[in-house]
Amino acid sequence: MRYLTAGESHGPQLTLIIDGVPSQVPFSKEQIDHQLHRRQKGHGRGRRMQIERDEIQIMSGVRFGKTTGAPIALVIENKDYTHWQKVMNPFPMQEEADKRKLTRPRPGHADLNGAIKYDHRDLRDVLERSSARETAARVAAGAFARQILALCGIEIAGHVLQIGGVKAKRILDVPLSEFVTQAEESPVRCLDPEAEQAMMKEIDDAKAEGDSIGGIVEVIVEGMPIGLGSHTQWDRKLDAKIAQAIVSINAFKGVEFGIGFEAANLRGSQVHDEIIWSKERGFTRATNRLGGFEGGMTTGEEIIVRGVMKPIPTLYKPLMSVDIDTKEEFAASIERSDSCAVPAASVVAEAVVAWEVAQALLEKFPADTVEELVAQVQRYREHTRNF
Ligand SMILES: Cc1cc2nc3c(=O)[nH]c(=O)nc-3n(C[C@H](O)[C@H](O)[C@H](O)COP(=O)(O)O)c2cc1C
Ligand SMILES: C=C(O[C@@H]1CC(C(=O)O)=C[C@@H](OP(=O)(O)O)[C@H]1O)C(=O)O
Repeated sequence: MRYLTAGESHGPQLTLIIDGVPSQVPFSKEQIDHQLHRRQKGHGRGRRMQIERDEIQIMSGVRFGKTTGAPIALVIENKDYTHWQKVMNPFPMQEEADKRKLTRPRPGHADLNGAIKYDHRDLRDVLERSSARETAARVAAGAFARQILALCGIEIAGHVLQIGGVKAKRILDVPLSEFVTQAEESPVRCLDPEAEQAMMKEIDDAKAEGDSIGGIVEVIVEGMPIGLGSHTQWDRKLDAKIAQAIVSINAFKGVEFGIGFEAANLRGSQVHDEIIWSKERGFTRATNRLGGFEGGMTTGEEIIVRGVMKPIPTLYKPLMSVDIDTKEEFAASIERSDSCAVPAASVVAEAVVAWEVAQALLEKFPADTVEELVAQVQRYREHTRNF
């Protein structure tokens, strides 16, 4: 499977094409819309999220509630487009374009590099596509991947571990399903009620000061078969693909699996996960410090991956920048902006991880129909239990 997205932040719509899907996958618009809705929530989002009501329109590849095997085309409308029609017009409206031209690049956004690279004198030609509005389409792709994964016994959940300096206590003994409900009820998608309050204050304080704030999200995948991904070639390692997927989320700057960077402080005996065997479960691990990967392949333990999001670049009290036309020093442009999007980004992180896992599953078990896929996964799980 592969997907491509198209669409500008203030253009008419986002378009998503998913290719190479098996046929007969039960397709739920409600479940996809539910994931889109989750991405819109979270303390610290700006006014744009009050304008948008993200939902998919299905343009191809689905009939009578099931995939046909043909490419799936989905569209998410940008409701805000009605306010931007003149600015986003594909055909020349020079006067309008000149009136709204942006020439003061924001430090931390794609404005300056994109303008130089693509030779644009209006920074809008860059920011429209570099905007994280595009992550709505990626959440739709991930939501579809989740529907395939669920049929194969694989579930995914994400939550927020840190906002600014406030860290949540890690709660490890909660089953995944409960974990999902708890995170869902939290305005910052955090499982630790004490930290939740402090996180909200951290966001409010940053906002009040015209500033922004980042944090850390965690995604957990349960029900993994052993051996997705491969040690045989660098670009087949599944942990590496997941790392790329996480860093591809706008504003994400780092990734770790399991105990992650803490491994540098510990000895081998404190890091590696001892191997155990039982008749019922076959080979498992006594611990899961490595976050579910060895040799670029899944160990069968939960995948545990974290990503760090830098603070949002657009600041209401902007940093200094240089006008690309006059070369004079100015405060950077102020675009309407979120002050913190870490909770929303945790939903995006779930989606991109879901996509990579579904992709790896279909690489190991190529299938034209979902029945073929599920049967292969079941047979393989039996093989690993009896190995
Ligand atoms: C869900 C989400 C919402 C975001 N909202 C904003 C925003 O309102 N304003 C902003 O300047 N950046 C926002 N960003 C971050 C920028 O899109 C990102 O910093 C920019 O595309 C540059 O890419 P880079 O930070 O990965 O280098 C958001 C990111 C995510 C994931
Ligand atoms: C539109 C979304 O996020 C946007 C991401 C974004 C950016 O620069 O990344 C800037 C803001 O855009 P606007 O100026 O239109 O409010 C966010 O609202 C979304 O997440 O759906």
